[in-house]
Amino acid sequence: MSLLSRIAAPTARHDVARLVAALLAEHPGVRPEGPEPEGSKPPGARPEGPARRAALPTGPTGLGTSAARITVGRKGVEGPGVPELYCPPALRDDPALAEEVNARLLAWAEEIGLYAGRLDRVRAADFGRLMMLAHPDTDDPDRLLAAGKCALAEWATDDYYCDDESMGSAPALLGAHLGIAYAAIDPAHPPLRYVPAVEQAMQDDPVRTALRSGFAHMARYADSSQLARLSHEVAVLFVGYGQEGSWRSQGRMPAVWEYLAHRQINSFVPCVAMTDMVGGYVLPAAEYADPRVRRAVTMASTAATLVNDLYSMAKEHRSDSVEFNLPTVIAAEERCTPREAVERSAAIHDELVRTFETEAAALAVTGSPQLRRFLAGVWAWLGGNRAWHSGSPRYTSASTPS
Ligand SMILES: CC(C)=CCC/C(C)=C(\C)COP(=O)(O)OP(=O)(O)O
Repeated sequence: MSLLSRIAAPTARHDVARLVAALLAEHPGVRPEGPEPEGSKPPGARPEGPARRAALPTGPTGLGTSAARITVGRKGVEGPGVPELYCPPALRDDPALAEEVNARLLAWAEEIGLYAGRLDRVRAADFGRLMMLAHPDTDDPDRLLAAGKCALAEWATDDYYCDDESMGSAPALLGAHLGIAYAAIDPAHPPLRYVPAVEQAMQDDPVRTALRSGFAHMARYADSSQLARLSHEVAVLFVGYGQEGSWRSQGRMPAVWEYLAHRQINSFVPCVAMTDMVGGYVLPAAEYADPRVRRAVTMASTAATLVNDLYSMAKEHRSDSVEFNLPTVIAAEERCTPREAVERSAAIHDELVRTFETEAAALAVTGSPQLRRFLAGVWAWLGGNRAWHSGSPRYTSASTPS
């Protein structure tokens, strides 16, 4: 079944989803607030013509409209081996936009030497398509590119340092690598005589270069509170990478609760956190930090990451190194068959998504317009993420990329 026909598949409506849609439809759109300096769009950036905008949930009338479309959960048809999941459909499919973002992302990776010798696999994985699907509230390829650079840099940190020995990862080096990589996003400020050494270290390693360059690009669209949020989320992600490295070096399988807590931090939170930056508005720091918002956002992000676990099982099975995913951890702890473990993992995913849906609906009632738009964006992110995983050759191809 094609991606488009899956998107168009009959949907299972949900009362809470309709409530959110109705609430959001009553509110006008949020005006862009994020800084966008003059000339920040590269030459050749695609114009935001009416025809392109029409399909997107942006602008004054867009918020209600998009929310009405995205607050529709469903048990969708999945790829081989992945059970039906409760997840919204992707809101749009714009292959031309995806292609443009992917091409620019590849040009950037080539320029900085990221994934040298493996760029065909990166091209095939189609992270440009992920950005197009997951951020339907902009059709600006440069904003999608900024988010794509950050995401690819974070993925590369995982591949180069954590779980791909063919790319040089080694558990003994992980902590040292992550510590230096952090300086790429939150610059080190040593006494003057050490500055050249730090600068050299940033340039010597493609992961560090990618992290620094991705953050610099996003800084064109984000204010300082949003950038601090992003740095924080990536620091937390690095804690998760370290946690996985510890299990790997000990040869230890975590408990299910421990793995789930891990998948909240070794997760797509840093991607989801860019939702307003890409959309062109600012979710106030106090609202992002509200524990109720954090709970909703992290539950959604964990669910999105479990989608990765489910779709990447085959790829991980083919890998030489020890791989961790929820079905494997459940099978070990609960002594069930792999199929049962997959079903139980899907049920956990669904519970997280339904809880997000319910709690986001409540938060939308009392929150700011920016929070409503952000929560709608998170919901859209879930749909785009699932659609991408179900079609990306990173997870479906027989000779799988790293
Ligand atoms: C883009 C981003 C924030 C990635 C960080 C976390 C990450 C690498 C994943 C959620 C993907 O998990 P995994 O390590 O299993 O990756 P692949 O399955 O190899 O794509």
